[in-house]
Amino acid sequence: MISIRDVSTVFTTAGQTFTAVDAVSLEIPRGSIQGIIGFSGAGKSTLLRNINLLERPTSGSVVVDGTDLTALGDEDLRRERHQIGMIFQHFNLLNNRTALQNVELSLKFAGVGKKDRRRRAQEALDIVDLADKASSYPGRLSGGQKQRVAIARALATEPKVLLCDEPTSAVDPRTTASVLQYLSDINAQLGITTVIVTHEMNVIKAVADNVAVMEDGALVEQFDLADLSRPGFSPATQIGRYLISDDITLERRPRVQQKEATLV
Ligand SMILES: Nc1ncnc2c1ncn2[C@@H]1O[C@H](COP(=O)(O)OP(=O)(O)OP(=O)(O)O)[C@@H](O)[C@H]1O
Repeated sequence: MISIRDVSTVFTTAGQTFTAVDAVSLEIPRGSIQGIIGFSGAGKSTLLRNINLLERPTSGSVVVDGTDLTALGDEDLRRERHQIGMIFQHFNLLNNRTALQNVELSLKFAGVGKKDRRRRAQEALDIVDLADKASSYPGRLSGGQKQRVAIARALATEPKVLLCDEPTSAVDPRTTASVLQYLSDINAQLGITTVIVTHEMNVIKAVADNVAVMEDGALVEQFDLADLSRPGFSPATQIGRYLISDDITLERRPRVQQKEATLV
């Protein structure tokens, strides 16, 4: 469970203050996929980065499975962050390292010994069906393959939360479906609580259980995706209503109980 409690993030630039996230409270159930949508500049990415304190909120708290991250000192926060994987629109891979080395690096930062690093990195690449690309450099991989390496890198430390910032914005529609299928399967099989920020409505419709709509830094609407098929239900916001068109069809797998879920 992720509890975002009254979180605000205020940026100060050249003496001017700007509230990017405005008193947002949101409860994200353990093992669910939470979508966050909104127009450009609504504060989605900032809120996502607030969850792992990549962007420390100006006020409010973020509690992940009972641990208040905002109350931790640097050392404890570093340790907790290994429980929270993140993937980005532009993959953020190191181009001078192979796929395997990219994944190994996150394990190194998490303090995993050299021998286990290699094995766990290989297993993580296996989950995204890229074992055969272990020795390829990112320059030799397609966009979808790069994002799958990034997913493997995020998964290798066995996180309980996966944060996804526009995970499919830089890939074509067919690759989008494949990346989403991996995210959906991983969520179903490993029970990882997943938060996806996107401006692509079809992404939310394909994978999310719940959706939160942001406008001007504030959370203005929340509903379950299942509500969309309820007779008479219509989202209150314009962006919420955009969800009623466009589709990607995925094979959604039934969830395993989280306590039974293991990665490696
Ligand atoms: N480090 C920063 N310093 C100053 N302003 C910032 C900073 N980061 C974000 N902002 C501003 O905060 C607002 C929200 O940005 P954010 O990236 O969270 O929005 P978003 O909803 O993710 O937008 P997009 O969909 O375009 O990525 C924007 O107006 C942005 O310019």
